[in-house]
Amino acid sequence: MSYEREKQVVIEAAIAAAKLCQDVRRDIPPAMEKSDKSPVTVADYGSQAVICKAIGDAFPEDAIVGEEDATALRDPEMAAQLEKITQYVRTILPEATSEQVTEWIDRGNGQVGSRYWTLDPIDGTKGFLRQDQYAVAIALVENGEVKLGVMACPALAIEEGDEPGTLFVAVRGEGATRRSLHGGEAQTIRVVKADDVENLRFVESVEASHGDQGRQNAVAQAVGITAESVRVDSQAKYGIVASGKAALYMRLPSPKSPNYRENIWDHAAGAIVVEEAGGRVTDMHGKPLNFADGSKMTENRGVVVSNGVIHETVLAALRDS
Ligand SMILES: Nc1ncnc2c1ncn2[C@@H]1O[C@H](COP(=O)(O)O)[C@@H](O)[C@H]1OP(=O)(O)O
Ligand SMILES: [Mg+2]
Ligand SMILES: [Mg+2]
Ligand SMILES: [Mg+2]
Repeated sequence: MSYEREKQVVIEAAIAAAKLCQDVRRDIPPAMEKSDKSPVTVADYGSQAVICKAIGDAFPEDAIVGEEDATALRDPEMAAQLEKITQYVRTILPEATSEQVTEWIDRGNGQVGSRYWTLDPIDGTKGFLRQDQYAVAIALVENGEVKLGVMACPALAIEEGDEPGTLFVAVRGEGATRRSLHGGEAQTIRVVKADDVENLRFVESVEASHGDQGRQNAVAQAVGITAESVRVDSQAKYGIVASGKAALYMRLPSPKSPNYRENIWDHAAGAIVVEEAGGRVTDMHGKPLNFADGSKMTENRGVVVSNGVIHETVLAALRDS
């Protein structure tokens, strides 16, 4: 099965959502705060509305597990924010009403099941606000296996001199591609080869509190990566590994938040892009990421993403660290 229709629907939705996010960013958005103190913007909501509308219209039977929901937006105090979101959504869907926008956002309140979509409308909201990297990440999961991943990185250029804006697409068993968000041909991508010393670098989060940079750097050194890490926000890190521009992405539990568990929407799309480019994705103990049981990957700790060749060496270095 090649998921042709699914692919077309979400590629179109991801490109539209990426445009909305870039429009918002040009206007320098203020951040709102969620109940867990993390930031959210009108772009996170607008992106989720556009994508959930597209998926819900095309595949009404499918559940969508999205990061955001519209509860806060129904508070009368948020009317001005909701109006702003609706205005941005109207640049893509001219007839949209505020009522529809909240309804579309809430299509993302589905549950993990035998076939579901998972969506991060802006992955790396902190990067988005800093004018750095972020990603619009969509994945289709069947029976616990990611089958399709589409990831738009509006600020990412893979080759020096490229215009920023990269779209990654992967279908299970069919490889991974990247292309410019501004159009043009898709090209197949592959992870770093074992002898490609120049690209033997590693990527990690910009946000120190999202990982354990001390340990990440120690492990990288232990496996022979001498260059300093490249720090990048969001699942764009998966796209960089899949494109052969880094050999390793490590995300180890932060000593400050030992109880943090990773969310499925923060990894599903990126993981299939790397796997289909020939790489490997596990948690820090070598366990596969669990997309079968719920929105939090409660049984996994940390994430290790590599070109495959160095994966076991990295896991061994982690055990020793
Ligand atoms: N304490 C935390 N530890 C790990 N990841 C986090 C934490 N808080 C938020 N995140 C999520 O980390 C991801 C971005 O991380 P990074 O850029 O560090 O790789 C985002 O998915 C962000 O969610 P969000 O989608 O809300 O931005
Ligand atoms: Mg968030
Ligand atoms: Mg995220
Ligand atoms: Mg997000």
